[in-house]
Amino acid sequence: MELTIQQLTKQFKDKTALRGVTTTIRSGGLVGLIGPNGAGKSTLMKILATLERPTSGDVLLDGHSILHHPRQMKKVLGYMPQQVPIIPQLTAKEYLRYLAAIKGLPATPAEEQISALLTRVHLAAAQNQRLSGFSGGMRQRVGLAAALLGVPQIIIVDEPSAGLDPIERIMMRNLLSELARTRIVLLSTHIVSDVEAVASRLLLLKDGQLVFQGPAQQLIQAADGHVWEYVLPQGQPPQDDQAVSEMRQAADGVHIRTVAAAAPTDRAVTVTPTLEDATLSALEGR
Ligand SMILES: Nc1ncnc2c1ncn2[C@@H]1O[C@H](COP(=O)(O)OP(=O)(O)OP(=O)(O)O)[C@@H](O)[C@H]1O
Repeated sequence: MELTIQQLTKQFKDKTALRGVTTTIRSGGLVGLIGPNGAGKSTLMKILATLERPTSGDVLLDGHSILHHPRQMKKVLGYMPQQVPIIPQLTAKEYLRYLAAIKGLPATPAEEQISALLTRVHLAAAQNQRLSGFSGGMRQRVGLAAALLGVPQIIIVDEPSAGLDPIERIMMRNLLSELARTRIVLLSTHIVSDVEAVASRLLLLKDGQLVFQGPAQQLIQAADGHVWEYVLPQGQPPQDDQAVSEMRQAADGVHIRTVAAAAPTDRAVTVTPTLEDATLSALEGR
């Protein structure tokens, strides 16, 4: 399966949310959509999920426009929005049954799937509790189970780890990366460590534009030689124009890690970039 995104642009009144986004996403390997708040991640995902129409451009699913044939996309899609819409008076199990019925899944396999999914997202023990009593992280997990109902071939999840504790983050990561072996899985996040270990490819959005697409390693290599560390003596403020990725207080002063094309001071030494440094470097254009 292949999603071809062609020159997508989205204009909201006075705000341009996407500017000529062009890429291809294939099954086999999780794709991480990263970028700061407001970069356009949710807008891109909503267009792919056929919930929003682009101002211009197109998206082809195996060669056919999803703008002209949205039902073809809906048939194979599992989408988890940033705000999971819940029905508070239903239990987790009733909610998934209701969604399975809307999706047109036959009752018997649906029941089996619902049980298996509730177990996978660690909600088996809470399956008969009303959603009104669910915590934020539990709502996220029920939203993830809902997106996976019907074993969709294309899975689009918008910030699925928001509000999840470390154990549940790992569960979510492992589950999606396992599914991505044979499906299209697109996961958005503004926390790069969420996708670092599992994404085979990253798409980096900045102000609606794709500024990088490729494996994390390639982004890291591009930042090589641009990440510096130095110690700022106590009481001395850092320069304003620096892209600081880390500040750590120590006995000898403040340890500053910064992204810059040239040494910010003659005391600075280059260090090996992390994915976070590399993302900052690409976003800051350094
Ligand atoms: N319905 C809308 N009307 C007007 N502006 C919108 C609308 N939806 C999104 N925007 C604007 O488009 C830009 C991109 O928003 P979007 O939600 O796609 O970003 P994002 O990368 O998902 O951000 P976040 O990480 O904060 O969720 C933002 O400036 C946002 O304010």
